[in-house]
Amino acid sequence: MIYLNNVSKTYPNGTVGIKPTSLSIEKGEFVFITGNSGSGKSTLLKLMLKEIEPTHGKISINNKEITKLRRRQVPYLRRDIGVVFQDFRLLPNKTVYENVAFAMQVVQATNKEIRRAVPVVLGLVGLAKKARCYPHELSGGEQQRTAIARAIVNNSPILIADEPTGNLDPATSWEIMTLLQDINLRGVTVIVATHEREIVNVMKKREIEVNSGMIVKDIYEEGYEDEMEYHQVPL
Ligand SMILES: Nc1ncnc2c1ncn2[C@@H]1O[C@H](COP(=O)(O)OP(=O)(O)OP(=O)(O)O)[C@@H](O)[C@H]1O
Repeated sequence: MIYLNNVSKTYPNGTVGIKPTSLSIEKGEFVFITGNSGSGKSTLLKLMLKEIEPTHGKISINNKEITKLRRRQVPYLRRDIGVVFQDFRLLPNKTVYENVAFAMQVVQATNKEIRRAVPVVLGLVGLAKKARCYPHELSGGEQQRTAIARAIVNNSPILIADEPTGNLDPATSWEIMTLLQDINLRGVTVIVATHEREIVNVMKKREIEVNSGMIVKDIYEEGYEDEMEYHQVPL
């Protein structure tokens, strides 16, 4: 479902974000991306979202080679991938309902489709009673639930979360991770970049650890450790 083939990224100022890396993530997986600050986690996610272009290599998402997509085709990629950020990024002047509805308006859903889908997804994230609230009237966890609702309302097959619990207390972080796990159980491929070592250890999902722009560890649920040679393509 997500394939990186010998992908590297050097930023214009010469900083190496990712060294040549190959990686595959299959449909329905739940994957943690871990690593120290500056190791390259966000670079990896931004490459998958086509926010930045690789210096070398090919990336395909859902059978489309995104490195070949033109800028004006990027909105189609956005339909395949919902995104959640550490700082929620909700629209402050819109209610919970309107924030989620807006994501559907952007992809030209009809009013009927919006009226049907938004309450369902708000129920799924446990926010049915907060639909009329504005973001400033919500707790951090509720704001992140709203952001997750917005990310999944268009039925994207992939959900990418960059430090989704970075601004939340430990109990709320667990609630959010549990929600992401529920969404994964509904068939969505979920990729989460995180620093939360305890959560990663307890949830026992596939973990891809990045260090200095290289994948240094790739451990699957069953404890199977992939061959490092496969991922570290020599320069
Ligand atoms: N726009 C940019 N221009 C130049 N260098 C960058 C840019 N963005 C990131 N980098 C560098 O690329 C490397 C990887 O950064 P990246 O943001 O991917 O790390 P990270 O693992 O997500 O870190 P954090 O956990 O702190 O968010 C770092 O050395 C960083 O300084």
